[in-house]
Formats: sequence, C-alpha cells, structure tokens
Amino acid sequence: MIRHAVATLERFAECDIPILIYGETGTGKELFARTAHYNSERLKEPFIPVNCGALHDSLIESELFGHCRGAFTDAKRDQPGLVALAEKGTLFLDEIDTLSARAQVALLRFLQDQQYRPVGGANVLTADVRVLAATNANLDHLVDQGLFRQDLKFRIDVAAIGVPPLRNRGPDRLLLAEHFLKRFASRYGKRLSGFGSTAKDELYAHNWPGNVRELENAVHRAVILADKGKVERLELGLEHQEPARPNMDMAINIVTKPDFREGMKAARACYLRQFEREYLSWLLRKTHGNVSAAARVAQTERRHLGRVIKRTGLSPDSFRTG
Ligand SMILES: Nc1ncnc2c1ncn2[C@@H]1O[C@H](COP(=O)(O)OP(=O)(O)OP(=O)(O)O)[C@@H](O)[C@H]1O
Repeated sequence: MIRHAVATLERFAECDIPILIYGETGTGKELFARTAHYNSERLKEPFIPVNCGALHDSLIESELFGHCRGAFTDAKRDQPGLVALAEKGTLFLDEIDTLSARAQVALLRFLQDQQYRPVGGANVLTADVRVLAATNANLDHLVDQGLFRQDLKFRIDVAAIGVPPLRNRGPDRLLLAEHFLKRFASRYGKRLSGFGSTAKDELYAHNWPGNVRELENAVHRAVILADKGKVERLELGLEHQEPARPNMDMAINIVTKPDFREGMKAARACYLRQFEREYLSWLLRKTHGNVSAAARVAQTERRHLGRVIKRTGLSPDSFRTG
C-alpha cells in the first residue's frame, strides 16, 4: 500500500498539479509533500509549509497574501505573505480541513486565477505557486455537512494520495524503527545493535494511533533509556501510551448498582470523562500540543480548553514535536 502511494506520488510530483494528501495524523503527509516538491521542477525554489490549524482567522488573509503599511494598527511596514514567499515554489497547506469559512473563500479566490491583493493594497498581484494540501479528515463528509466548500475541494483535489496508517504497513514498522534507532543512537553516541525479540513483538502488536511520529518518539525515548546491546520492549514504553478505552467492566458494575438511575448517571459521567480524555489527546496530537491552535480547532476559548485539559491531567508539552 505504501509502495503504491509512493509510486503514485512520483507520477503526480513531476506534473505541476495540486495534490491532496490524506491520512491519519503522523503518517508522513508533510514528508510526502516535501518529496513531491523535491521531485518537481520547482525543487530549487522555496517549499513553504503552512499549518492551517494554527492560522488566526482574523489574520489569515494577511498571513497568506501579506499586507501593506498602514493596513491595520500594527502594520508598520509592507509585509509579504506566505504566497509571495513561495513564489515559483510550493505552498503546502497542512490540515486544510481546519480553515474557517472565511479563509476558504480567500484561498478559493486565489486558486481560481493565482491572483491576490495584499491586505490594504491597491494592486492585484500574480503568484506562480504550486499548492499541495493535506488533511486527516474526510473532506467529502465535511462537504456534506456544509463545513468545507465543494468548489475548494475540487480545486485542491486534482490528484489525491492516501498515506496508510502505520499499523497497516507490515514490515515497514521494523524498518522505520531501525532507521530511527540508528539516527538517535548516533546522536547520543550509544552502541545499540537493534531490537530484541520482545521489542519486535511490541512493534508489530501496537496499534500506533500516532503513526510514524509516535514510533519516532518511542524509539527516541528507548535510545535514551537503553545503555547498550539490544533495545527491549520495556524501553519502548508503549503500554503506557495506549489511548484510554471505555472500560466496559467498570461501566457495567456502575449500571448494575441497585439504584438504576444513579447507576446510569455514574456510567454517563464515566463515559464522558473517557471521551473527554480521548478527544483531548486527539486534539493535542493534531495541534502538536499547541493549546491555542487546539482551541481554534475545537472552536472554543483557549482559557476554557486549558482548564479542561488541566482537569484531565493531560500535559500539552508531551504532545510537542521537534
Ligand atoms: N518514511 C519516513 N521516514 C522517516 N521519517 C518519517 C517517515 N514518515 C514520517 N516520518 C516522520 O514522522 C513524523 C511525522 O511526519 P509528518 O509530519 O510528515 O506527518 P503528518 O502526516 O504530516 O502529520 P500531521 O497530520 O500530524 O501534520 C516526522 O518527524 C517525519 O519526519
């Protein structure tokens, strides 16, 4: 499956068309986008990644298209936008599903004729930019729900590539793990000779909800913990990373309390807490631990979200990458 995706990517990369890369978080969509750029005629020109989930809605046009001096209070000088920075190169719009309705309109206008006007400017400028986009959402569902513009989807989805989740990548899991082991062992000057059998079993058994990013982090941690010889299962520390699953036994115990209504109330609270934790883990993974970006995706206030995260005991820092 991954080989098919890579072969398709190579074909699409050389034609100057928009590509939509979809797949779960951490599967390597940005790496695919970079590969498309470096396999195209634009390879010597800039590759500009943009995390749409982190763009502030009120500033999105200025971020993308730049602004002129005096356009708003803080605009002390002309400032080029990301589109201008990507001139002749590639603009990579990650998490395109998180764009607000207003941002979708602005982007669509640009994609229709590659023309734009910086905020507060009088002149219409033209940009020669290839647009690649990525999403871990089902855009068709979002279109059906009225959350994503169909015309915008048609513009960005000229060619689509699905990156498979790590749990479906067979022996790739071990190959990737060995690649990361070599990289981190050399970074920390450790003499490690690979994975022991318990670690290999774990690499295959684990579900990898965070995909390659989770694998990279697990191997990184294991290399720090291991001294020499082979890395074993305990050092990977994966059992502690499984997302919380609804605990049926606990719920059934609660529901079968003598007072049925009380039992149901307690069961609801128990499920709600589990849902809250799973949802927030997903949200923080998606936004790499950036609480402001998470609040924008969840369409809630940052302060409120911060309080809820604190209550669940999750640490945004543990979701940060890089
Ligand atoms: N084939 C690979 N070889 C080496 N590293 C990889 C590979 N695929 C992914 N990675 C690494 O995994 C991490 C996640 O990859 P990337 O950021 O491209 O994922 P993504 O799908 O764009 O994630 P998100 O949806 O959360 O933005 C990065 O550190 C990347 O370098």
